[in-house]
Amino acid sequence: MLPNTDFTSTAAYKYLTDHFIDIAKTDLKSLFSSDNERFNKFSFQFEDILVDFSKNRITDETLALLIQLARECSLNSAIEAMFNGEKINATEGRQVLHTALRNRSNTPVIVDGKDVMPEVNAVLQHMKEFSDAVISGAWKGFSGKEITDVVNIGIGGSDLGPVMVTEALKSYKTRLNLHFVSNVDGTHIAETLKGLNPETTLFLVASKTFTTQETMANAHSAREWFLAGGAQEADIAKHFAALSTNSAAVAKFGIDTKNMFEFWDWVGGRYSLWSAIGLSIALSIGFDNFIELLDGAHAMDNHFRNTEFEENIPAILALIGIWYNNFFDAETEAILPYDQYLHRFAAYFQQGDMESNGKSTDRNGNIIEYSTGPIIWGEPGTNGQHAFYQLIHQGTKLIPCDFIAPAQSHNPLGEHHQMLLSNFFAQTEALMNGKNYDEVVAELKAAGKSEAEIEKLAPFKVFEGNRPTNSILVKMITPRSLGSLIAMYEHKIFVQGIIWNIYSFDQWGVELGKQLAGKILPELKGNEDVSSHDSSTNGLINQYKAWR
Ligand SMILES: O=P(O)(O)OC[C@H]1O[C@H](O)[C@H](O)[C@@H](O)[C@@H]1O
Repeated sequence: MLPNTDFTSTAAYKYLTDHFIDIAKTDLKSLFSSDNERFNKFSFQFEDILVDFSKNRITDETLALLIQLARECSLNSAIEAMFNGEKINATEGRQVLHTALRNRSNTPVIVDGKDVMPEVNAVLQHMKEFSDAVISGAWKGFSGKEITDVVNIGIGGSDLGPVMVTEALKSYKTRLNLHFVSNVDGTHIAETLKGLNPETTLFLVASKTFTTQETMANAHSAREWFLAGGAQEADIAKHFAALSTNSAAVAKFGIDTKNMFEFWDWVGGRYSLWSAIGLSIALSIGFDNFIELLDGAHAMDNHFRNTEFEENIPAILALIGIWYNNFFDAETEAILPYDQYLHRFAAYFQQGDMESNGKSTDRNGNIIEYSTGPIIWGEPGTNGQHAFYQLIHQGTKLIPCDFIAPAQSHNPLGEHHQMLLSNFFAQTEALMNGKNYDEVVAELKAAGKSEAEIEKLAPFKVFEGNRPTNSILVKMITPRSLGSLIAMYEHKIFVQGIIWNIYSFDQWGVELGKQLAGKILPELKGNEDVSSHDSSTNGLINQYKAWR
């Protein structure tokens, strides 16, 4: 059972409310000038990852109170409940055990009285054999040719993780070309298939439920394309594999169950890249590298489970997030990777975080009166700098940002990496220090501006500063460090869900739209006007019918 505490009624929350009044008046610059040890105190190194959270609007006291908050909310017992396979996804009656998928120490993980590790290892073995055979070319298509292209068909958690990881680890690429089709918009699959040859293409139909409309529609279209390209029904076995928990639906679709890679309902969709859903990753970077990814996540799992909160990286990041979300009323968080390979990292955690903690009902079924999950967004630096950083620097909203960068580039091209990193370092410094009026005036004077010009221009050039950031410097983005990084964010999300007293592992909020789309689809078939909806929806549907 998960603890069940209203965090706003804890003693720590009360202290934090008072403490906030002081901190709101304090600026980061002075926190640094009054404490030479601040960086050493407020940064941790985990393997090849340095997490610097010193540029946050916190003091020793803030951290101590936040940790007290975590203790009052029984975070410890919640962590154990997850790792031990209790049914903490209560609204779906399921365990939450993505950690078992990467439990490289192989200690038993008991689900309903049975150790799941033998099954987990068996699927990994199956993934190894399959990916080795496809990569080596031993696996042949129906005309005897090697596979050259792999198309993963899936959406949400069955797409975003594999896309993000295969992009992030592109420099580890095998000879296979990976493609991802998610959108039900026919354009996605049509454009993807344009350059492909059915003889050398392998499809992975990735769906936990194997009922998702988008994925099934794309899988059927892929099958039609394949059969239209000269293949026979019997050839499907060589070109289609399924990654799913639903073996009955896989068999019904016509995929050979030998080509089915199983996972289980205790794996949440947005936490499934570690499971059979990761087959596209194994094909893309090789099975050994996939295991490295799991190893990295497992190392972070151990850190999270066994480290006191004072030094527990995911817990501290989560608590700082709560500090901004619930005391500063920050509504969003930006994830800003200074690494082109991580260009889908923010998109991945949009699902990870927003689908997990975008909830307004607490674990007692009551409507919540405090703020829960933040809006997650972001783009790679330096592109973001030339687009939306204006608002982060000078807008009216407080946007805590995570800056992520590798110290070593996989593509050390001239001075590119130093230029990139100079921006990474400069931005957090600029956000913290800002530029005050006097500094602006001095600068304008030095540039030869007249008094009148200075007076006119100066207010617009002031940067308030005091804008908080985390800096995550990774020695190099490798399968292992990436695994740790992803697990770090996963656990951050978990901690926040515990403190907000919500269920982080269901996603009922995506159902209503699906239901309504299911009702509307048949209404789109005929030519007659519809009148069963509100006037706006009727009007839109009828105009669509007139125009199509
Ligand atoms: O893997 P599937 O069963 O096809 O589900 C794909 C996705 O669709 C659902 O609507 C959920 O919102 C996601 O959590 C899930 O990852």
